[in-house]
Amino acid sequence: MSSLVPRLESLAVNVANQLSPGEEPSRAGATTPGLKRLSRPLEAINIPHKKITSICCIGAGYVGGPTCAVIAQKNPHVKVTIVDLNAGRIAAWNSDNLPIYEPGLDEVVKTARGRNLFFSTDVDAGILEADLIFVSVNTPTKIKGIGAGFAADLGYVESATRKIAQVAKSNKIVVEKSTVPCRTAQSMRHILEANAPPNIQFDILSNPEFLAEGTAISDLFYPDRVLIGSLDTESGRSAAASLADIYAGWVPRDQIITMNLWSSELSKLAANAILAQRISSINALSAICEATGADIDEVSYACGLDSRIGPKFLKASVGFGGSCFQKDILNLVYLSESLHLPEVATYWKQVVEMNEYQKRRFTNRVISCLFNTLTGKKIAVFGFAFKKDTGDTRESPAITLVNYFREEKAYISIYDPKVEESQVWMDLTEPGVVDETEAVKRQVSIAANPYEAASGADAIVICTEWNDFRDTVLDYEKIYEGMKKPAFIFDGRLILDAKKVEKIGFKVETIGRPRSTFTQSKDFE
Ligand SMILES: NC(=O)c1ccc[n+]([C@@H]2O[C@H](COP(=O)([O-])OP(=O)(O)OC[C@H]3O[C@@H](n4cnc5c(N)ncnc54)[C@H](O)[C@@H]3O)[C@@H](O)[C@H]2O)c1
Ligand SMILES: O=c1ccn([C@@H]2O[C@H](COP(=O)(O)OP(=O)(O)O[C@H]3O[C@H](CO)[C@@H](O)[C@H](O)[C@H]3O)[C@@H](O)[C@H]2O)c(=O)[nH]1
Repeated sequence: MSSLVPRLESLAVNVANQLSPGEEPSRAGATTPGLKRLSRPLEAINIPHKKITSICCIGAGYVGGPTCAVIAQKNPHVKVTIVDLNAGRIAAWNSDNLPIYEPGLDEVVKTARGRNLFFSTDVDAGILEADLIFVSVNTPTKIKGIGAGFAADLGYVESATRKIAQVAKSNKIVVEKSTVPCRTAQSMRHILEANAPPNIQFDILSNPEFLAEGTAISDLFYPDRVLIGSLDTESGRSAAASLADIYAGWVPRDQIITMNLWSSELSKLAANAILAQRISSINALSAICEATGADIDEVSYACGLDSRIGPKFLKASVGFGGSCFQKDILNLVYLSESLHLPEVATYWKQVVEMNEYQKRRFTNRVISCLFNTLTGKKIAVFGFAFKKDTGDTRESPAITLVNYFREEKAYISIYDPKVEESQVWMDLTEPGVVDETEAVKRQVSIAANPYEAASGADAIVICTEWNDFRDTVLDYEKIYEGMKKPAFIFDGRLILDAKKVEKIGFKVETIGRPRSTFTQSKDFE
């Protein structure tokens, strides 16, 4: 594995080449005050750089779409073209029914689309015209070959890079927006330099994206930081300054941080690993709470009041999901193993293993509370998205839970306010397995609303924390009337006032809290 990922020692060579304070910049152009380097955090640097007038974003997904729509909205004099090979997705971006659901996204797109924001399948034209190109394509976990199950599949990044090399006729700033392993920029450079005409200069930047789904627009409007990694060469710094100008359209300069490329690439994986680690830590503690009588919400609250810990990302759950956390940690595990750091790899791997354990543990609790069998029982699954305020189901814990329930021969009725029915069938079937959808449909149905999902059910399992499922919004008395008795609710997201719902008659089981007195009785042992 060691040959696949360059050794850390070689990073030092690239880090060593720092700009000296009085160094004369060589390219004429605008100047950018306030660019920060970590090594000299308070130093303002004036760097001549090109003013960007045309941007192309390759990849119109959850990141490329919202990010470049906001860039266009905030920089009305810059033409932004978002391109994708997926014609259906581009058509949706050009319609009133955008391909992704994000609060606030419609308004941003409506302001800029047709003015300076364009969505197109013409990748070549987008590349030709742009001064700066974001590569915002998917980087899923490899499913085959060396590193399968851990390493990132960089095939999409490579093909986008090759396309840039093939089409470009003028100098380009190429920006890694996708989350990539450390030193991917170097591979991109090799591909560009080997395939493009020698008179074209490419500057490669790392500009990882930190938006979270469901809050993408507010995360983009008010980012904690914008990170720009560049080579510490004159042209690298100049390219970073050009990109910084774009963000300075709305982000305060002191929140635009520049650093070396490899630190920037690694910071993205590191941030996700640390966030996921907090969730796995609190979920591990939730198991102790259930066994002791402690309450995980109270433990989180007490810990979060410590200003060194802080309150965010300490909400116990049925497990974290989403397209990023697991993928990026596995990527970090692979990187660590490749660098001959097995202890480091094991440490991060445990974060993912704890997440799997949490989903299995919650399922076991459902089975045990439902008298040790789910055979023929109806389970209403509230929420299929991996978190609230998104229709995205990638790595959603609900998928794992539904599959476990199916193995136990339960009937499952799913309701989610934003997930498309076709997406549910895709998530519950293996690609290419003939007739599998029919088999799934014999056990799983999609409900039009939560009342329909719970009608005749033995239990409700809350998998996503949609506000729609709160006891202040839903009529749980009406739901209770329609269910089999005893009627159970398994709150995997700590969103219900358990006492209030218990008064209706429900048997409530909450993650991170001990079992209810009902299921603690001897009959359940
Ligand atoms: N989803 C998030 O919240 C999030 C946040 C931060 C970072 N990221 C990272 O951003 C990257 C993109 O994630 P996403 O969720 O937007 O993925 P996505 O799958 O939603 O979108 C990627 C898009 O790229 C297109 N594409 C792939 N190869 C292409 C090519 N050669 N030419 C043109 N289009 C091409 C695909 O058709 C797809 O529409 C990933 O590396 C991810 O880890 C994601
Ligand atoms: O206290 C918490 C916080 C989150 N979650 C779960 O963790 C998962 C991920 O949530 P979140 O991080 O809010 O959403 P993502 O869209 O996956 O965003 C993460 O992944 C993105 C992709 O890399 C990064 O850009 C973001 O900074 C990072 O937060 C979801 O299933 C959440 O329900 C919990 O269980 N408990």
